[in-house]
Amino acid sequence: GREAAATPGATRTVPFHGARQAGITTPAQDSLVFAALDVTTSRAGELADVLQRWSEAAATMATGAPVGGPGGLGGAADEPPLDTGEAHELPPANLTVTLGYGPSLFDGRFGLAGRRPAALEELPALPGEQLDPTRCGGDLCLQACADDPQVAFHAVRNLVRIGRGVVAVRWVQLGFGRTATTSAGQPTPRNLMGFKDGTANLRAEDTAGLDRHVWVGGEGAPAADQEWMRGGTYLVARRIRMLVEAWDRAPLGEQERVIGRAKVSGAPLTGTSEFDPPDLARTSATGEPVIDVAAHMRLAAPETNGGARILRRGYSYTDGLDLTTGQLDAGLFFICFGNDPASQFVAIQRRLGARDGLTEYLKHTGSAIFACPPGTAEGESWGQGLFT
Ligand SMILES: C=CC1=C(C)c2cc3[nH]c(cc4nc(cc5[nH]c(cc1n2)c(C)c5CCC(=O)O)C(CCC(=O)O)=C4C)c(C)c3C=C
Ligand SMILES: [Fe+2]
Repeated sequence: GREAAATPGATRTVPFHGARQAGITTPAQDSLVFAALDVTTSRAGELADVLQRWSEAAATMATGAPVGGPGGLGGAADEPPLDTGEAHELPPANLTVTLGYGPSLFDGRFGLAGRRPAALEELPALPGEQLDPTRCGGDLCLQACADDPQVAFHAVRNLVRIGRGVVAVRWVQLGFGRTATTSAGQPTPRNLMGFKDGTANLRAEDTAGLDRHVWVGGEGAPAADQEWMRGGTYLVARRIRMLVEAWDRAPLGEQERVIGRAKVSGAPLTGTSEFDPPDLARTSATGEPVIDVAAHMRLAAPETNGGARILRRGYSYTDGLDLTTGQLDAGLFFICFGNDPASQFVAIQRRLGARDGLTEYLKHTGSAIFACPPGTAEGESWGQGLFT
């Protein structure tokens, strides 16, 4: 929440410029507006130009200033103002905007076919998914996070406006409430199943772990096959609906067995407090594993996945009522970052989809993958590496 040590007040700012893009290892904020976009022009130069203008606008908005600077709110009476205005007098709220490129951007329309990193492939079909094509894919993504939902919305709205005629929104997902912790100072939030989420996540302070598992070309990671992606990472997004009515009828013991942790404390079932290391090998007096063979945390753990780890940075969502069933459409908009999606997200999700006890309470309804380039220096464009 807002009282988190790493984000003590909504007046805080997160620098836009730097070696890494903000919004990945920077402390997870409270609200998300995630937009997937398609490029509607066939001219690469127009796209590069939008990326330049987006970079300037995102850097400006991250300081809490309106698009176009202080004058952006007003101007000539016969012209629309440069900034749409709804974030005026709101604090910057730790706004971050993170850009990603989808695999379809490299299909040849913009002369980029030779620049696609091998890891940026459409995700394969996975168990437990019932994907809605209107919530999948995209040539580009903009992930806006802030501690005020109006600040996050304002950022996406203004960037979409700048891109008019060159890009068009394909789908949007709003998220309320972070479901991950990305730095040591942050308290662990709860997801809509009522469990602490993010306990065993990678954290900003674990720079060796991030190099190995998150940053492309990091120390201990596979080498970058495309120079422009060095220092970047891959984002996988999954809209995961929770069948909350079924979950809410499951007894507490069943819920804890399915996750592998205690609901109130977040402790592993082999421990007593949240950060106790789980003992996956421990058996009870009757010889049964204490952490169930189908427990989510066992099947997602690095020990079960050849050491694979991911940085989770998802949000709870609700899109109101599903009119076809009369049930709540709510769940987790899962976002994770990693430098090798095939051996990380895809491998873990294959295992989860096939055996995880949580799967019967979930339905994956949206999916996308994006390559997030490294950060930009002052005066540089997001598109600098890819387009030059
Ligand atoms: C493919 C990756 C994962 C998906 C999809 C996923 C969905 C999902 N997870 C929860 C709730 C929890 N997950 C927890 C831990 C956890 N989950 C993943 C991966 C995916 N989860 C990993 C890698 C881990 C860490 C495993 C470990 O190293 O121990 C937990 C436990 C607390 C924690 O460590 O965060 C919860 C709770 C839901 C509800 C969900 C889909 C809606
Ligand atoms: Fe999980």
